[in-house]
Amino acid sequence: MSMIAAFYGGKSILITGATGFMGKVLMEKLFRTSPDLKVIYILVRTKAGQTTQQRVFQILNSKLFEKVKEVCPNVHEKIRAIYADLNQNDFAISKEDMQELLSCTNIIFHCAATVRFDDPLRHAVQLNVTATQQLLLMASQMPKLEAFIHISTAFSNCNLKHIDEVIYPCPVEPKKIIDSMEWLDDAIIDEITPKLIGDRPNTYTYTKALGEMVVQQESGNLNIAIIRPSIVGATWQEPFPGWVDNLNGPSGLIIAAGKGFLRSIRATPMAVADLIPVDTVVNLTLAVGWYTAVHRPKSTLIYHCTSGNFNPCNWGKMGFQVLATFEKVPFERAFRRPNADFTTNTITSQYWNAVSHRAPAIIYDFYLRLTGRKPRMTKLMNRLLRTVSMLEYFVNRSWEWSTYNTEMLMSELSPEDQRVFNFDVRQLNWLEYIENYVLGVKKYLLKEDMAGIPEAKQHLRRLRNIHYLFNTALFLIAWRLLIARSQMARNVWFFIMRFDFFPSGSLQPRSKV
Ligand SMILES: CCCCCCCCCCCCCCCCCCCC(=O)SCCNC(=O)CCNC(=O)[C@H](O)C(C)(C)COP(=O)(O)OP(=O)(O)OC[C@H]1O[C@@H](n2cnc3c(N)ncnc32)[C@H](O)[C@@H]1OP(=O)(O)O
Ligand SMILES: NC(=O)C1=CN([C@@H]2O[C@H](COP(=O)(O)OP(=O)(O)OC[C@H]3O[C@@H](n4cnc5c(N)ncnc54)[C@H](OP(=O)(O)O)[C@@H]3O)[C@@H](O)[C@H]2O)C=CC1
Repeated sequence: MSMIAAFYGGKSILITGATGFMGKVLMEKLFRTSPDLKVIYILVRTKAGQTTQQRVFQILNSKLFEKVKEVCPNVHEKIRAIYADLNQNDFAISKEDMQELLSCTNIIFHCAATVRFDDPLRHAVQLNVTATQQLLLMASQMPKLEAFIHISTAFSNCNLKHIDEVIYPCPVEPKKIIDSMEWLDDAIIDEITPKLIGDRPNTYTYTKALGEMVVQQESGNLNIAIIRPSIVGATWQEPFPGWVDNLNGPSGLIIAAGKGFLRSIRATPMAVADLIPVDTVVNLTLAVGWYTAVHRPKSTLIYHCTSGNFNPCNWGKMGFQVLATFEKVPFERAFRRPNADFTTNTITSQYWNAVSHRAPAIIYDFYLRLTGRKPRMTKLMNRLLRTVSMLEYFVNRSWEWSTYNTEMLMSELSPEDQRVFNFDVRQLNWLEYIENYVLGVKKYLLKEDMAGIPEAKQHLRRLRNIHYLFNTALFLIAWRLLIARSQMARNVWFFIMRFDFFPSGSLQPRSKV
């Protein structure tokens, strides 16, 4: 019997960010391995015209939860969606709901965050710092609370090269930042943002670092642990391989590459691609929840959930395998044939952006205009290249994360728990994982049918022929122009022609074409 699964039996668990990528996988695993848990409270806001109940209904009826329904048929009764907006005071939770949460909660998993790189500082602080502070205040009023697990990111200190499992202070205290957000106007905040974030690349990593400081400062008597995952990717094994439901991290780029929009990127092939499957993160999170509640470590432990030092993969290998998978299972209706050129040179990268990205978009828009349709490719390409430029920071550097606490925890688990809550990425086969990831993107994100593969392959063959035709025509035009202007080119041309088409000595080059 798994000790961790047994631990969650009968417990009331509060999850923030349960509608997000990681939150859904966390809920799924909890219900599947501990179907006798008492209740999972989730803080959910309304979104896109859907009520909280409708959102929960949609999640529970998704493919991700198919196995759960077999082991826990009354899952609908065990999930309690509480309306909450983490941007509001007291999260806009009703008095009755708040009372229930305060008196019943045993474990908190705080996953909610804004993960956008370009969020204005005010918004990122509100969600990643202030909301964490408020949740800790709530937690301090929960008499039955056994553990508070905060999800951060391995990149919260990405300004450092070697990162230990400790909290590094930011120059300006989080409390001062929170206070200043209340009285500074947006224009001033925008102006001081680059100075505040310093050598971090975006407001996301900066506010996640501030969030960790808040956790440390406000921990009081709480049993707290922090998890720092690196780049979270599709599921490795559970509940099935390749599940993914958003564009963050590599997923969006895999689509852009598979559809032939993105064919080259400024990336360092040998840099470590520190990807970590979402089910691995969830397994570690649940193990940490158990360990923190049962063993009550004296200080706040930080766990790095990374792959680089256990089983490194690099971007070059990843790009190669992604491309190889497109050969077997191409995406439908590609704009161009997929390609994955990695260059570390900024000028080369700009050249390819012009030639391989912007020019085809302009030509396609011209074609759309000619055929009476609205041009859209240039706009789409500009957005894509903006996205890529924001991700470039992470694909041109390698980091070293120490993993003492994660390894210590692994050794504390029984063989059964090591199996059920496996977070040992040394067992991960990257080639297989990446192939399943690409397949998952095709099935669960693009919702493409496997039956369409022959047609997709046929489409790629057509694109290849168009590509050859286009290049030949371009070459001939360029050559014709050159011959008209240069005697040397003419001599070379006739020299070749003489060898290729005429018996030796039968034709003399003409002096004019
Ligand atoms: C030659 C290519 C070979 C490719 C094969 C190999 C793959 C290599 C992959 C390399 C990936 C590197 C990833 C590094 C990530 C580091 C993560 C750090 C870890 C964390 O803790 S952060 C959590 C992850 N967070 C993110 O990833 C958020 C990133 N996204 C954003 O911040 C915003 O979406 C962004 C990029 C600022 C864009 O914002 P905006 O322009 O306002 O618009 P939208 O968000 O509405 O999206 C616009 C448009 O772009 C599409 N989109 C969104 N995100 C991505 C993405 N990650 N990749 C590609 N495309 C994306 C979105 O669908 C929209 O498309 P439309 O068609 O609707 O216009
Ligand atoms: N994805 C990754 O690559 C990595 C993620 N992480 C961390 O993991 C955690 C989970 O990330 P992930 O699941 O990928 O992120 P998602 O963006 O998928 O999910 C974010 C969650 O936060 C919720 N949320 C955001 N704003 C509010 C709000 N105002 N009120 C209530 N809920 C809100 C979202 O709700 P809604 O559905 O309503 O928008 C959603 O449930 C985050 O802390 C992130 O920093 C760390 C490393 C890498």
